[in-house]
Amino acid sequence: MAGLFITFEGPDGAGKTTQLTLLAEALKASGYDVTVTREPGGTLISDRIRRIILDPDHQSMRAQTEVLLYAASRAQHVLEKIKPALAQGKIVLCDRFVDASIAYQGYGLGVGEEQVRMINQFATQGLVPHKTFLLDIAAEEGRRRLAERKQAEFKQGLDRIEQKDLAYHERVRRGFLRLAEQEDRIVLIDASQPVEVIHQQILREVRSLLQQKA
Ligand SMILES: Nc1ncnc2c1ncn2[C@@H]1O[C@H](COP(=O)(O)OP(=O)(O)O)[C@@H](O)[C@H]1O
Ligand SMILES: Cc1cn([C@H]2C[C@H](O)[C@@H](COP(=O)(O)OP(=O)(O)O)O2)c(=O)[nH]c1=O
Repeated sequence: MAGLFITFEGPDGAGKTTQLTLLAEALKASGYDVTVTREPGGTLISDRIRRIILDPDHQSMRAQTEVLLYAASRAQHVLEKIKPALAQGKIVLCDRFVDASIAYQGYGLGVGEEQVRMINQFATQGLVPHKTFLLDIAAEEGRRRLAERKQAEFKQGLDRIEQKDLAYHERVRRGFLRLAEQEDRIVLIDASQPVEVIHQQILREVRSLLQQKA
């Protein structure tokens, strides 16, 4: 398939949105056609599923339901937005993808990596990112940054996933680190570094990827 599919992963508050935005700006300034999107979300239907997943009133949601809702949101996103953009030769930058389900549901909730992989294989029709930037940060620091951001944006409260305890978020982080050990496409980044240092590291990787493709 033409196009380039790049995803950003990591615990909440690691700096994914910050880095994705900077990369999108840099690529657009160089003349590339860039599509920016995120999960859960990215299409009308996917965003509606997102609201159901993250609603703090839904404390009784079972792990199985959660896995399937993330996958359902993703299936719509892949078919309606990501694959068509890639087919048009665009660079698609996506905030979270299947790795997030493996880390959060597979490891965090304890559903298990294999089950989550299987369900997502169906949902994505086997679509795998060309490159994934894993922004690694201690769960506590991520949470601190998130609280800061929410305060700056005058947003109240944490969503249902953010409300989970620190032990859960540490399991998620360990899940991400295991994935980085297993898969060459994942670039592990120390997200405690300054924003600009991380941006330059990501830009170098993406430029070399674009050169390989050219
Ligand atoms: N490298 C960094 N160092 C310090 N603060 C950062 C860094 N990257 C992002 N932040 C800040 O942390 C908060 C969360 O960043 P954000 O990009 O929204 O994270 P995410 O999308 O991973 O949840 C924001 O207030 C952002 O300005
Ligand atoms: C895509 C995805 C997200 N999540 C979680 C991570 C986040 O806590 C939450 C919503 O993501 P989001 O609000 O986009 O997180 P952030 O503000 O850190 O960018 O959904 C999963 O548990 N599984 C998944 O497959």
